[in-house]
Amino acid sequence: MPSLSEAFREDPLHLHLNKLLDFNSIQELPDSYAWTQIGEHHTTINPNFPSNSCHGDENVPIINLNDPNAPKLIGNACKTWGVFQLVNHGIPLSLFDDIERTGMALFSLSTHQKLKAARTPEGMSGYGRARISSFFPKLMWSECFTIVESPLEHFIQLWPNDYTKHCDVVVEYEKVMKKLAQKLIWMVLTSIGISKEELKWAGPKDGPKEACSALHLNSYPSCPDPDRAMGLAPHTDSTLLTILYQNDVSGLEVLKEGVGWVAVPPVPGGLVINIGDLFHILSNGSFPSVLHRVLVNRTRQRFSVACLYGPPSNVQIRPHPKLIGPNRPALYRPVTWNEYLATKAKYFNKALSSVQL
Ligand SMILES: O=C(O)CCC(=O)C(=O)O
Ligand SMILES: [Fe+2]
Repeated sequence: MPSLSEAFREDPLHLHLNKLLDFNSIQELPDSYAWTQIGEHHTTINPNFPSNSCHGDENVPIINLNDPNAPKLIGNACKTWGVFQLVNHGIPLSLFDDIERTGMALFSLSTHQKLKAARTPEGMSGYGRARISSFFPKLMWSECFTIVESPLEHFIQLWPNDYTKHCDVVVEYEKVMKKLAQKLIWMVLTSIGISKEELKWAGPKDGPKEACSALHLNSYPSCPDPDRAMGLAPHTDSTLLTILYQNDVSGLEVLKEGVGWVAVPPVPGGLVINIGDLFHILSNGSFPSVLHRVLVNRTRQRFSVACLYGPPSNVQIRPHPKLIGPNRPALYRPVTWNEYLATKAKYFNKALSSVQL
């Protein structure tokens, strides 16, 4: 089976990691990180401008997994928002403390040390900027460490004497998140009448074993000029779904059609669940992948972990036959996760329309 980490082989990306900033030593926003000019005003919803958040009363739904109505509420949230926050999911909070401790330990290493685990241009794993960086003229105020399969090779470089405990945390975190992702996917599919027998690769037998996932550990250092900076530029995830843990610092926003950018404030113990492009394809557009971005602030470092969950990398994802009919033709051609990642690396936010029929 082709491995997920091979998706970028054809499309190497040079992110000039040697120019990575030591964010903590910067007193003034360098021009290469300034997304707007001083005093510039933004009255329209341009996703590339930081300062146009919406402060209306529309909120991303918060859903209690123990609520007997949870499957229905989740189905509705996915249809109307493409995102929701999940509480009472049963995952011990100590696991979030553990992964946050590992992430913070990683990002507080010196730049020199972190670069020992730098992502290669063809690779997916390791330390660097977000891969989407190359599609924007300005740099983002964040650092990202991506883990695909095992973190061992990189963690040995970062912590030669102390890597085991950090590896154990990551392995446990990934295992628990995959299980939750599986459960949520079934809840969403059941809400539109698709049963486990109808989607073999995601079924109880194959799913948990073969499904692929990756982790993004993200750090958004405090920023001397947050109104002109961007933590993470607007994008959709190339996943079935993404489970996001965020520390208690705000910054995440999602774009809601007809409303604008809506903040997703941290909820204690809560997880943010995003619909990704592959679920968008599988649902023939019924569950839209959600555009999201991260803003930064002047005083507090924000930390997040995104678990990017997808199907086995060589399974073709296509609009489900139950969601196709005479009045609703298939909107997308079949793609594997590997293929889609390569497409995204080329076309970025136009990737979904590039696989449209
Ligand atoms: O940090 C966040 O809240 C979002 C991270 C994210 O969108 C990603 O890693 O794809
Ligand atoms: Fe994302």
